[in-house]
Amino acid sequence: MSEIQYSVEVKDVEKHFKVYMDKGSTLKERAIFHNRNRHENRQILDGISFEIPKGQAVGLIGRNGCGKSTTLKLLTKILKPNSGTVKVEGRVSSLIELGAGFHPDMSGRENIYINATIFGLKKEEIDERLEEIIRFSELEEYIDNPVRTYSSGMYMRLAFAVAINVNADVLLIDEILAVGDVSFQKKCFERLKEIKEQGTTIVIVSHSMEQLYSICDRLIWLEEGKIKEDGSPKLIGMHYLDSMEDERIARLAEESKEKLSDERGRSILELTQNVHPEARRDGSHEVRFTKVDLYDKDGNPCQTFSTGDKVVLKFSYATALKGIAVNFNMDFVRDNWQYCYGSCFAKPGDNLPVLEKEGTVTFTIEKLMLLPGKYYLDIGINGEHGELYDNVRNIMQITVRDYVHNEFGPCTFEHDWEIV
Ligand SMILES: Nc1ncnc2c1ncn2[C@@H]1O[C@H](COP(=O)(O)OP(=O)(O)OP(=O)(O)O)[C@@H](O)[C@H]1O
Repeated sequence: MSEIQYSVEVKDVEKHFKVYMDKGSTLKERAIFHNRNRHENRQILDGISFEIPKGQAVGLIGRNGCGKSTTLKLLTKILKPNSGTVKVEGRVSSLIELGAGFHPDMSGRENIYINATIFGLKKEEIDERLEEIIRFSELEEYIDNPVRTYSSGMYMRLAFAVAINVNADVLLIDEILAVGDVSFQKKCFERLKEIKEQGTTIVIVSHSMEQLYSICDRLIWLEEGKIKEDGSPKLIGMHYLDSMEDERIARLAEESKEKLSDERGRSILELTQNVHPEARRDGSHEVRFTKVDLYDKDGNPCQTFSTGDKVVLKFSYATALKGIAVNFNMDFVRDNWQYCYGSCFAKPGDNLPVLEKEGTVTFTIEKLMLLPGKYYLDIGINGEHGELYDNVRNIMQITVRDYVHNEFGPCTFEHDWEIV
């Protein structure tokens, strides 16, 4: 069996930065704090290790400030680790800081030579590739103007055109595809795929999951200085997006605590943990909800699902009117207020359930047919003559995960396309 060849080997890497405290901005503060030299040592990477086999495309993901760019800079050797080792095999080309290595007073053409030399090309090699680099950048008209006259998009075109034309063994890219117009972005992306086909190892930082899914063989998720997960793009991407979504929902729940501070509001907050700030409650409350929750197929509380998932809605009720007959209902409304689905326990003509003093109702959706998007959940309890006992609109939001799909609108149907 042949041994795996690694292009990148990162072992037990730690990186911290000294962050200095502000001396103040007013004259008084500066006078008072002139001796202030306090700093904290901020640990950004806390002993990370990973290896990248030759030819693999790896995406680094994680929240802002988690150390993705720092990791790339360690791979380019712009930064050194405080401890641990970083090994990168072969010629490295990078697009990390826009226009880094460009000299503002020199022309685009001269900068191509300077930049490509930094990436290790000889003059003759650059001569050979010059036309291709200029053509790719689409800057023919401007190539002899000083780059200080370039827009940021033009800078990026030039930088990208050089970086991908130096026959690198390892290409490091930081969020660079976010710059430039859409058609150029598309072109860069197609070129990246070609480079990958040719066997170049790629490490890319991007917040665009779509880009990462289409180019990467693997994602590494950085969190709090550690590798939280490392594996197949779809799986790691889903876990990462779910965790971001959980945080968003928790932030909304915090907002709800402030926004729903009147008595009705507080009565909603008691029902469930992640109440949405838009929640509203009406009704006489002769029969009332006491608890509401959503669960996934394994019985775990959950608000993020995929189309086709099992969803379980459970709520508890209480009433002083033992023996009363009621109907329960639930609705999903999309976040653009499009009504999507509603269901009630009994249809007209059915006998309504007669309640105990308290109890629990479970509504099970075997296959959620909503397409990706955000949906509000409404729940209600009505009497047999239409009395409104309890009604909570927008009590919580559910997210149906986004994935690459070919269906649009709020819901899916079982379907087939056939061409004869
Ligand atoms: N030279 C430096 N000196 C001090 N702190 C730094 C330095 N470079 C980065 N940092 C800090 O290190 C942390 C990680 O930065 P880094 O740019 O690696 O994050 P990132 O994951 O790429 O974030 P983003 O998604 O916002 O681009 C940030 O808190 C940043 O402020």
